[in-house]
Amino acid sequence: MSSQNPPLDENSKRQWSVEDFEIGKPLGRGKFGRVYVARERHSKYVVALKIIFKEQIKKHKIDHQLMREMEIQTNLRHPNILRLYGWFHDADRVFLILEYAHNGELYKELRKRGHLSEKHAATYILSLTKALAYCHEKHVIHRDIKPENLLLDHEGRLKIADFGWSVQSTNKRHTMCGTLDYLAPEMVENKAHDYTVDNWTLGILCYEFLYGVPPFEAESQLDTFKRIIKVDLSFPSTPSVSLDAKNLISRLLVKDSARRLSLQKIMEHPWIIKNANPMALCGISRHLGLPE
Ligand SMILES: CCc1cccc(CC)c1NC(=O)n1cc2c(c1)/C(=N\C(=O)c1ccc(N3CCN(C)CC3)cc1)N=N2
Repeated sequence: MSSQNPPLDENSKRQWSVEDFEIGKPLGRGKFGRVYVARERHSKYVVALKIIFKEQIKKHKIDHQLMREMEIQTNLRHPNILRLYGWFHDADRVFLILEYAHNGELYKELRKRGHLSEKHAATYILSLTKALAYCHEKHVIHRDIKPENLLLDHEGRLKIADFGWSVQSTNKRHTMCGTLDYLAPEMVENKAHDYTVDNWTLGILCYEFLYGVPPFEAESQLDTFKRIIKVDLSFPSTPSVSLDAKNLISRLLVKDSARRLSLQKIMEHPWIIKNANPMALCGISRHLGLPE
């Protein structure tokens, strides 16, 4: 698969159609449509084809939201953000040509392993932090980051895959539709929020990577809501987690959004410096024989 300048690059400005692709197995399905592995016939380039039914778009009135998200996604270019190469439509469907992440969903790896090592967790948090810093530079916030929206490419590199609109595939955790676990206090209290909500979410994800569950998980949404606004944070004694990791989490899960650690400070935090694999960003870790 030629990686340099993929033929799908929109510079070719060509009009794609479904005949250009051999469609393979479904990767997941949701309310609005499905995602399939697909291969562009001429270049043999493997992609993920997200197919959304127009009548579903009309029914759920998501056309503006979908267009805005596609506009954003097309212009984001970062090693840790899943590419949207282009899109096309036919009489009754809209097709999104997405980068294919060969190793699937990060949350399945998290469920399988129970929790991640500090090196894996720190590497993913660093990748997410750099992707978010890039998004904030482009004035894109609140990427609705949760494990269900994170994918892994063939080199185990993290890719943020969400469009901010939900194709809630049924094989995801049912608590996902509407879960509060990842939302900052100002979000759940419906107050004005700014890009520091993403800093809060990084704290949630860091905790979940290391302990296997989000910090404010509770039986009911109401209990989760109460724990979030109280910042009712506690660290279980097992698995054993370093003080540095707990320090970073405690400096992100702060109610006053102005006091949360900045993205730049996260990148310079001792736990990140000590544990993150810096090569994971450009995905040459495997070739250099660095620990995965
Ligand atoms: C499923 C549709 C959906 C609904 C809601 C949100 C999202 C974004 C994550 C998505 N996915 C989406 O847009 N996706 C865009 C994508 C995409 C999903 C994807 N890959 C996979 O889904 C995938 C899953 C399992 C996989 N395995 C290979 C190794 N095996 C051992 C295990 C399985 C390999 C690839 N690549 N681009």
